[in-house]
Amino acid sequence: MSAQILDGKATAAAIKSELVARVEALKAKGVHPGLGTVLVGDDPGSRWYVNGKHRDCAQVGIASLQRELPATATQEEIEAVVRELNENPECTGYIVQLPLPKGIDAHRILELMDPAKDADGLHPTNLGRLVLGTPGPLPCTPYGIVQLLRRHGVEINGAHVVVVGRGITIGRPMPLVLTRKSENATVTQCHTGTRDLYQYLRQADIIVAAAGVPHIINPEDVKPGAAVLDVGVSRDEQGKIVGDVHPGVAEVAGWVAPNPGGVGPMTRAQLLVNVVEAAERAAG
Ligand SMILES: Nc1nc2c(c(=O)[nH]1)N[C@@H](CN(C=O)c1ccc(C(=O)N[C@@H](CCC(=O)O)C(=O)O)cc1)CN2
Repeated sequence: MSAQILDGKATAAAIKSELVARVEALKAKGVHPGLGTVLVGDDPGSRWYVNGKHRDCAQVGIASLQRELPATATQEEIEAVVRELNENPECTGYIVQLPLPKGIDAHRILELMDPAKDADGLHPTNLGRLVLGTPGPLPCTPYGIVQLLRRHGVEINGAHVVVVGRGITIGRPMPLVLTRKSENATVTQCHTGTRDLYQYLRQADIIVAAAGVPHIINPEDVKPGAAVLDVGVSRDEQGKIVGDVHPGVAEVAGWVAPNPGGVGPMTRAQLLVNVVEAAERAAG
């Protein structure tokens, strides 16, 4: 058996082309969406992600506002940039690229953001809305995963999903998204404190692997026909991505989201969706 590929690149391209018309409709009403990014430090990965976000904006007609600070920036300097974007009318949504340098209180920065401009869906108010089931931006990677599954016909309703990891951008919010009435999955969240991870993995209809541990998931851990989404990013000596999922899993699984080329491009596409939806909400 060879798994079907959950092709994030092609799916993200489809989402982006759908957004072009929505951006044009906003502009016709005099609303000009603009995405701001705050990049602190010189991590090449973070810079690559941020540049990619601005390339995506250009493709769909969203304006870009780039803010960069050195790795030595203080908490106060970063907070000043956040305040400026909160006030800037050209910025309809923005993100602070994570992780922030050591010593910076990322939670304080996130809390300072205007929740109406939070394009990542990571402001405590928006996470609270997610818990309550009221409208707001959804965290980009978790909702990108839902879209990737839906658009490939993978049944989420009633599925048992095992999420591995509890980080702020994926592991924590993923179960909140999947257990909404509209997704209706049953979720087991596993993490470094889980005893016998493998007994849970073998029961899963869908696995979301966001542990950041190279090849922690192997073919014998996966139920035949399951969907396996690899979101873990580790790097080998050459700087090449090594995911959480061993390539041999494709022989057992029904669907596989490769890494790279699976969930990453969906994260970027969902960010654009959030920017457009926030501008649509603001336009009434
Ligand atoms: N403020 C945020 N910070 C971070 C987030 C986030 O959603 N919001 N997620 C990640 C980084 N990230 C987006 O910011 C991101 C990660 C990966 C990709 C992507 O397209 N990856 C490619 C491979 C790229 C490579 O070769 O290095 C892929 O999977 O095909 C996009 C965005 C942490 N920080």
